[in-house]
Amino acid sequence: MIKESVFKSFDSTNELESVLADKIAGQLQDAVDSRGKASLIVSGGSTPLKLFQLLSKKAIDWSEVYITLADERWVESDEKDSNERLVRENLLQNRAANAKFRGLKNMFATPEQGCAMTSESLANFPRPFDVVVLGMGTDGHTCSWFPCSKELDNALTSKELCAAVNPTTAPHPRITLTQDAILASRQIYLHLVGEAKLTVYKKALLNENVKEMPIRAVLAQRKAPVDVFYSA
Ligand SMILES: O=C1O[C@H](COP(=O)(O)O)[C@@H](O)[C@H](O)[C@H]1O
Repeated sequence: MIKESVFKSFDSTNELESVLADKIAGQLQDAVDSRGKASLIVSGGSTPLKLFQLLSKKAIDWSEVYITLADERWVESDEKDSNERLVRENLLQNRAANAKFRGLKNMFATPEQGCAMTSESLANFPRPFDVVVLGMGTDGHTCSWFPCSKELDNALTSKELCAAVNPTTAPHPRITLTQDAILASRQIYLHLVGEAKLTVYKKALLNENVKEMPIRAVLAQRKAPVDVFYSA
């Protein structure tokens, strides 16, 4: 039986993004106030664009906030498919311009070769992570835990921070934070927009096979609190 996540449904994406941006900003500032620094892990793809823009304007102590990605496509950071590019253009702007950002992509040719260096570059991030914002694909993947990939098992069982993934149903080799890394977090948000995502989310609650629905690795666990923010 899956533990119920907190599920919040909003009438509009605007309302969702506004509430979520406020929550994240509040939790990051609380972390800075109580521990001197904060960590924020964000996802890429199309869903979080507006959320990033709102968040970038929040008046918090961004210079003490460490930001990285839950996953990255192994492409140059100025290419259109780069999650880093999305973060640089939309989140690391305005007041958030002086946050401490580390991307996951490095100069190695493949994520397999680059993984160790990426893990090292995240070594000074405050752990447990303070806030993690995840997305979900319509195949049930979150981070780059793709059900189609032969590396899924490693991403879900490895005790390392990062893992390489080569999806067969999505473009680009990937680097992803592992399940172990993601679940060592004070707060996880799952940001879902659109009825297709709601259908997949409901399917994931019923399908006990995490290999078919990797999002279950986040939903069916008791280590980290998960709040689902949904709008059609
Ligand atoms: O490829 C990815 O997909 C998921 C979902 O993306 P969306 O475009 O449907 O929002 C995303 O969470 C992940 O970070 C990204 O690399």
